[in-house]
Amino acid sequence: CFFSWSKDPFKGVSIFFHWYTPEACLQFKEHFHAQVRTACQQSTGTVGLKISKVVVVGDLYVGKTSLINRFCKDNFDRDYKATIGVDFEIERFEISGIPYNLQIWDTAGQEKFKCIASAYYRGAEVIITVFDLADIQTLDHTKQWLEDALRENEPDSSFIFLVGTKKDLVSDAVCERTELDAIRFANEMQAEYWSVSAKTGENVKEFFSRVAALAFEQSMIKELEKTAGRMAQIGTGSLIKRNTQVSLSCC
Ligand SMILES: Nc1nc2c(ncn2[C@@H]2O[C@H](COP(=O)(O)OP(=O)(O)OP(=O)(O)O)[C@@H](O)[C@H]2O)c(=O)[nH]1
Ligand SMILES: [Mg+2]
Repeated sequence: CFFSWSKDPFKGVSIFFHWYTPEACLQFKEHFHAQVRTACQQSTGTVGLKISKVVVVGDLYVGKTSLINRFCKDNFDRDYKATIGVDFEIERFEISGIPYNLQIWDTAGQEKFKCIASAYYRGAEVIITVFDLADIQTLDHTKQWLEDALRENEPDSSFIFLVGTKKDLVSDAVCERTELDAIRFANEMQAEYWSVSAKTGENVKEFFSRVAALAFEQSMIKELEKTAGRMAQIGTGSLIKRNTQVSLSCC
């Protein structure tokens, strides 16, 4: 296990993973929704496996596969091997005793594979649009990638992230300048923005922890909405215990 969510011993609630920048952030809250925390505590061991689909899109060579490999396998390959069509990885988590998987779909950026890859966009709870911080043209193309992915999904059904990769290749000054443009794009795309490096690993775990937290919470809320009876019971605030940790660990 490589990370866990810390708890606030005074309030007895878990701390939500933080955003990268407040200028392009999907949610500012510090904690899981109270109903989700309570549901986690009550249903430990009784809830089935939850899976969220994550789709990663963007131009060829921007570093989609490298980003996923850094997170899922903790490795980095300097040599470029183009993704053919699609590939996927499953990353397992356990959140307060509830098994939770991210199914991460890595798509090809090459034009000739686009129609194969786009067949896998459907049902994405999370869409990650990737560009290369050292190649500003790739940022211009992110809106088109997002549009293509959204076309295959229900409106407002996916969290959207905009990720600038290869942070190690640019100076801090260039990174800051590019981030200004990227944040503007992110706001227009209703996306949360992150800068990362698959080579050094900078911000990669933090980014995927954030993705997992938001996707897990959304999937729990959807389930709670479906089961109105259970919802009524969960709605009673007295069921929230003090000092109970909601932890996320990756196995
Ligand atoms: N320096 C540096 N190089 C990177 C980083 N991420 C990826 N690369 C390199 O960029 C090249 C392309 O990376 P990939 O991850 O294969 O790119 P991709 O977006 O999956 O490309 P397609 O599969 O063709 O769509 C490879 O040579 C990687 O080693 C990074 O964070 N820093
Ligand atoms: Mg690839």
